[in-house]
Amino acid sequence: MAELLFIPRSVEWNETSITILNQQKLPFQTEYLELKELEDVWDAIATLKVRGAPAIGMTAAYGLALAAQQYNGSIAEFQKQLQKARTYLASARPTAVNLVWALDRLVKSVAKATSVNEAKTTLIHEAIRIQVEDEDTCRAIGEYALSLFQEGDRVLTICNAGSIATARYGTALAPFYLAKEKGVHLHVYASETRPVLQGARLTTWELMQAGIDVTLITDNMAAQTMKTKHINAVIVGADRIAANGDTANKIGTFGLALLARSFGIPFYVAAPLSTIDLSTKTGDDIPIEERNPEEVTHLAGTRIAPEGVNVYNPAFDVTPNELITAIITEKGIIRGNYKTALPALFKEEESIETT
Ligand SMILES: CSC[C@H]1O[C@H](OP(=O)(O)O)[C@H](O)[C@@H]1O
Repeated sequence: MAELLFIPRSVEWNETSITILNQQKLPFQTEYLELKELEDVWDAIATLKVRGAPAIGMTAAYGLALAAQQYNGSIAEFQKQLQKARTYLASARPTAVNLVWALDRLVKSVAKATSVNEAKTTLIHEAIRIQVEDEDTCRAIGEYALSLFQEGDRVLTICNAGSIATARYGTALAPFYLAKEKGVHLHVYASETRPVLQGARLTTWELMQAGIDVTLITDNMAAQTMKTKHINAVIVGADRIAANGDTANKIGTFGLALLARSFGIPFYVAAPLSTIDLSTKTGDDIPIEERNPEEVTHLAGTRIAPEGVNVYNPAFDVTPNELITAIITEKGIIRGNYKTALPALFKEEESIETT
């Protein structure tokens, strides 16, 4: 049995507050924040103190459940206050569908509640279920993803789709944790991921803590790395997968998919069903968050560009489905034909073919 791995968690429910690992302080400070108010939860999500599609969903769910403990009056008035809080939290970030998925799952869980006390308890239980399910989901994604790799493979990734972006294990990083558990040696190349540096700050930190081989590169080194380091595959996370398989993920992902295609390298998306949004028909319909220009004009608080320069700062881009070799979910590996295969995942059938 391999030694116990350090696999960090990002969110914890404490009955009267939520504890999050402040991802803006990593890797040099491990700071935990206690969130008690709805506004604190909104701010934590909007300012990426907690980030990563599943982690955002879990935190928002706990935030809604926590706020609802204060709501009183009739069940009708309770539902009205709940909807208002749901809409407020959903406004924190637009792209990761897990945010609204988790909030709507909680609202639906109490749609038929007959008493306020019953509703308050149900919301807490549903939020906990989301976190518990996500850990199992991520491990399953890791098992399927690991089946695509072999001893000695070199795999490139971008951003942080790791344990701290989910309940545990991560999505794109999950196979690396499982490989370590099973004694399989894989080497990860982590792209730094300007401007917020999730790769340089978070992915390297996570993997080094677990004793997993990782090499940091800057985003503009990806082509040279694929060419000279014999990269065997690219694996990335997702923030929203449209019904046709077009996938929104961290800015820079689309470029990696184009490079992978030109180098003949498989390009994998690892994501839970909660990131697949069948109501979004294609990637053109995915809202792309544009963030504060200072993320680009400043580095670690120091200005690196002239005052007043124009800035374009999309936090995500969309990889067209035809560039995606396979989408790895907790129900199995899907290779193409996404428009048909993705809806089939939501039927109560057995896991799909994984070869
Ligand atoms: C499993 S995390 C998915 C996704 O979320 C990250 O975005 P952000 O850091 O802005 O929250 C990144 O796109 C990850 O791939």
